[in-house]
Amino acid sequence: MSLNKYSKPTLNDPNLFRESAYINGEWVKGTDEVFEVADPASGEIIARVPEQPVSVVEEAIDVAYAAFKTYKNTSPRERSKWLRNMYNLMLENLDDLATIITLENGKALGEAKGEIKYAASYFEWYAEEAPRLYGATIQPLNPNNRVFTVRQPVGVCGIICPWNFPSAMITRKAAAALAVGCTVLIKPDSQTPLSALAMAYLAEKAGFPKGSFNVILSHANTPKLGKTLCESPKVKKITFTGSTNVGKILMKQSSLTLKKLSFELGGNAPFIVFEDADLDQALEQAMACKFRGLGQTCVCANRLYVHSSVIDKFAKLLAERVGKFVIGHGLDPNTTHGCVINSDAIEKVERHKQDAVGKGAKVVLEGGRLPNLGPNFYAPVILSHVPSIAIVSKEETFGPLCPIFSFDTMEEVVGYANDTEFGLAAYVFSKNVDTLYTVSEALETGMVSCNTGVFSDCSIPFGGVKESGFGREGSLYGIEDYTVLKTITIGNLPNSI
Ligand SMILES: NC(=O)c1ccc[n+]([C@@H]2O[C@H](COP(=O)([O-])OP(=O)(O)OC[C@H]3O[C@@H](n4cnc5c(N)ncnc54)[C@H](O)[C@@H]3O)[C@@H](O)[C@H]2O)c1
Ligand SMILES: O=CCCC(=O)O
Repeated sequence: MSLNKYSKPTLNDPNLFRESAYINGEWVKGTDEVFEVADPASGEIIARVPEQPVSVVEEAIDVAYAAFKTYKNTSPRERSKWLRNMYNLMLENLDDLATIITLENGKALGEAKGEIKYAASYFEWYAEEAPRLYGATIQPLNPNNRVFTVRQPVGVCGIICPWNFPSAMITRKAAAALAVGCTVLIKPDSQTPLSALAMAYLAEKAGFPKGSFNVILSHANTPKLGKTLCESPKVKKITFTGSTNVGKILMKQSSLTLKKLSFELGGNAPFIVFEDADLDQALEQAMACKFRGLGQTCVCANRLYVHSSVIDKFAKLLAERVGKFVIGHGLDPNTTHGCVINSDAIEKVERHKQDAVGKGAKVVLEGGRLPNLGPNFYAPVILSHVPSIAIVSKEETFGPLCPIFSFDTMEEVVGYANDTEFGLAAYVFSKNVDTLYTVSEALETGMVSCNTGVFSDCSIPFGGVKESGFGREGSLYGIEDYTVLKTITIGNLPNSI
């Protein structure tokens, strides 16, 4: 039990605020065991939700497995209609859904509204893709055979998501899975389960059949629950967004049943500014990219590489602009940037900062803790001339630390950028198309963004290479990850006439 005040959020539709799991179209309270959800900005407890034991998760798997038998046979048009309803409902409830995100995650309300629009866009996109799942006809060597392929839903999908985008990380998986005829079991992060539950309420209104959309909850039981999902032969796919370490655990556990997997894992994005870049544009985009979610975004720039001829000017101007951020409670209309998720996030920022400064980095913007606002508030830090041996060149900070490194040549900077086990996103700024093209091709990442720091969009294939994971979400490719390709041969046909 927490001694903190327990205050529920005030919403236009109070039904969106749920403190139960959602299984087979029912709100499930479960046993007396609960865990608390706190507003990271104030520390106030905003919800108490059930800590579900393995037995309940096994029941939920059975439910999703049974539901799959009928859901897979619903028509693509029906599924498209439910997905479209979901898109409309999310936008109709934009303010409430964004308030829930801000309260459980701490991001500013403006950012939270942006996340809801982004999250909803996956339902719209896959409402349009659902009726457009194509196979191929193939001419085999045997002239009396005919061959064609069909894409079929893989089956029950376990969806495990992080706290940094409590809505969008769920929708870009669930929308594609539901579009193709899979049923889903969603396990949100225990710090941010309320957005998932609000979506379950809307999924019911949107018309999704019972058992097709389920949300299960756990905090302390998470490793056991994850193992149950990974090892169950009834779950055919695990789709996970989170840290590389947890991804490796899930992959090992899933090997017992040889599950289909797609993993969106950690990043270490380089943001490269060449000497011929439009500096003003690069500065604006660096701010948007580095400080999205206060640095807690997998595709945030983790390391800025700025050409030695412009690094000092760039660092000074960036510090002036970032110094104008208004940090506060996410629901305060003046706030531009909220708080971080917890004290571990701050400790990592400080560890990376001290390491870099100890190795010779120059402090351009001091930043630091903001105890008057609360223990999870932190003003951004900017460092320049960071040496390549600093930990931050290799490890993802996932917080408001902006380290700027210097470089001289294209070959040198591509070498630095690729010298990491991660490979999610990279950014390149230059006015020269040869530079953009050559560097984009040489970067070992799943996504490269040129002259813009914000590229996420439901229409693009989102995903990484190396230890940032595999599989693609969003776009026309995202749906394939939830299907299996079946080859059908019709043999012994009469000779052609
Ligand atoms: N590539 C992407 O698209 C993307 C997007 C968002 C976040 N991320 C990455 O996620 C990380 C930050 O998120 P995090 O710290 O919450 O990650 P995390 O791996 O700790 O947690 C992610 C999810 O996994 C669950 N989990 C933790 N241990 C588990 C276990 N043993 N079995 C089953 N589930 C388990 C958590 O409860 C949560 O729901 C960063 O590395 C970030 O880059 C990647
Ligand atoms: O944090 C990771 C996902 C962010 C995005 O989709 O742009």
